[in-house]
Amino acid sequence: MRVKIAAGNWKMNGTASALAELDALRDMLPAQPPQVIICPPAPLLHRARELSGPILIGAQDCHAAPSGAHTGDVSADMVADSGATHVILGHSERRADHGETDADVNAKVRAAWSAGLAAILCLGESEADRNAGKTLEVIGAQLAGSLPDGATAENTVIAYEPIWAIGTGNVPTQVQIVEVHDFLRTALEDRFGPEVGGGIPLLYGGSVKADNAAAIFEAENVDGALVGGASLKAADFAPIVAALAAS
Ligand SMILES: O=C[C@H](O)COP(=O)(O)O
Repeated sequence: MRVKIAAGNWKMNGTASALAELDALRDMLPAQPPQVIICPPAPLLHRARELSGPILIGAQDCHAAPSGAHTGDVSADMVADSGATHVILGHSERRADHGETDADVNAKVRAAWSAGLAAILCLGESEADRNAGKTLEVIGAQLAGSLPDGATAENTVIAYEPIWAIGTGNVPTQVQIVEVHDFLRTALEDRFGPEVGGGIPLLYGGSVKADNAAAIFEAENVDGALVGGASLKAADFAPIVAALAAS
């Protein structure tokens, strides 16, 4: 049985005072919680880990190199040293803001694995891709290019995040979510074999809220969610965690 994961991506939001939300979330977890991962901005990683208890901590990016002259960047070893266990890689906002290619993301995933981190690898089509009927082609190419050989259920989580659904309130239909997640499952099984490919968790991301989470979690190949805006407040995120626990 695959692990269920509720991951929160705080993006570039929150200073130290925001950690009160992490504290509050810990007290709001259901009795049998899924795996919960909060990914705060890098300066908060250490302090987040100190008070997160059973909640795992993830970073939002890492550099592909282990160290060196890369002003402003953070290595995978530094992320692991903070106590984090996961790192989001290939998010569409980084692909857009920083020009990250599939090859760049692939190198970052390998760096994350070398540091003992699990990668939360993000894939997603633009609205233009979808309107042109290219969704599966784009997702397939991103998966092939961004995910190195050596993926396992322990070191990799895949998050499908259609760019047009992020922060917009425009959630895909259940049919659209199922189509992409089933496609990803088949691609993973074809490449890594049924055991490994069948065990890698697949998350949906894009405007997940308390009122739509339960329906999204009904899909067989949706193993959880990567949540942006609704992860910032414990009162908004806790019902999503509860819906996943009940799914
Ligand atoms: O990483 C999270 C996603 O970009 C989703 O963000 P959102 O829940 O604010 O739409």
